Amino acid sequence: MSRSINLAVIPGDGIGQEVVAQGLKVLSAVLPEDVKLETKEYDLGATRWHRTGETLPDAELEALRHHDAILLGAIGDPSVPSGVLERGLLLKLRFAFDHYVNLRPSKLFPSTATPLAGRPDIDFVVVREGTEGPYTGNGGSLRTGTPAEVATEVSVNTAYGVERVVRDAYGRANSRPRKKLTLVHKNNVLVYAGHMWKNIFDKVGQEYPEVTTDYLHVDAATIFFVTQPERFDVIVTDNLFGDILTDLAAAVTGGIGLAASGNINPTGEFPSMFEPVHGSAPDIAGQGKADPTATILSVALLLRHLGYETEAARIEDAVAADLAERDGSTTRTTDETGDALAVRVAG
Ligand SMILES: NC(=O)c1ccc[n+]([C@@H]2O[C@H](COP(=O)([O-])OP(=O)(O)OC[C@H]3O[C@@H](n4cnc5c(N)ncnc54)[C@H](O)[C@@H]3O)[C@@H](O)[C@H]2O)c1
Ligand SMILES: CC(C)[C@H](C(=O)O)[C@@H](O)C(=O)O
Ligand SMILES: [Mg+2]
Repeated sequence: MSRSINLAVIPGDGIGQEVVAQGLKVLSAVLPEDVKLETKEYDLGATRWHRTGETLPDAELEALRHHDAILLGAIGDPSVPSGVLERGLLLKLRFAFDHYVNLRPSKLFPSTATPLAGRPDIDFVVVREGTEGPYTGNGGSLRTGTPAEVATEVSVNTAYGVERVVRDAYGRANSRPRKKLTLVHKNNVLVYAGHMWKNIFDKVGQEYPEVTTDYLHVDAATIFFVTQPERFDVIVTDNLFGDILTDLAAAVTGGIGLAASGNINPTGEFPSMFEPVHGSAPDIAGQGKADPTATILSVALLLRHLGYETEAARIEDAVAADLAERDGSTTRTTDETGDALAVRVAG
């Protein structure tokens, strides 16, 4: 039976363009010959906005919906007012395609540099809620720009939205050897949302007697990410806490250039979207300095999501082997890292 992948590609802004090219290079190299890869690139991001004023028109949203998956580089540019592309393009996609599981694995590969002493064994996954919290845009400003301005940004948490992501996290914890799930929130202060999260977490936990659970306030969690990251297996948390924690997780596992993510629509009704955790990095864009590994590992998540487990594992093994041989004293270009990984996965 012939197989095919119909992939939407949104390179986006800054280093997004550079790293996506390497992700596609490795994807083409890893796929067996009987898998037909079709890609369609979407011109979305800062350049498009400057040209037409559009972020994500309905026609493109509709077209994107019919792909098997989406590979995205990064969105955001200093020439565009902050939030225009982030909300109008990236978050619009996550919301429209109901990406309620924002999956962000963190693994410290052997020999990768970490700022942590003692080289702890880090291998956890953050299940970040992807469609609610303070990200919904439920806010406003009164008397804008005056000394009497009032601004709100309301965190929206629905029992439906919390339960489905918590359930997903329990399922993931249950399928991992350590079977441990940590809820991170701030229910000592956010007593409405925090208590709802905790109540739902405890309720769903009764269906998973083999999963060990614990709870941490988000501020304490940042301590343990640095002092005891090995204590974590699966973490479930809200949209904003998950955003912040996963940049920290990247920093302790070799840097933001290695951190991959998947915006998953578990029901399969909409395409899931895979992207590095990092942004468009305007400070290094166009210099060939960006590490494409995060995007390449995101391609591995994409392949696993579509059922190509062998190919996903080949990419992860290639990254592990490549990291073991990377010489910290010489810096490779974005293209050279992509080439090296493409050769490894093909070989
Ligand atoms: N998913 C996304 O598209 C996404 C994610 C985060 C930020 N952003 C946007 O990106 C823009 C820049 O944001 P920021 O500076 O806060 O975060 P950033 O992740 O772009 O950059 C933070 C730091 O990490 C470095 N860095 C990032 N990716 C790297 C890579 N692959 N290799 C080497 N170094 C890398 C950058 O050079 C910078 O010093 C903003 O417009 C922001 O909104 C988009
Ligand atoms: C750019 C921004 C909207 C985005 C987020 O906050 O989710 C980014 O920081 C990320 O981590 O993917
Ligand atoms: Mg972020």
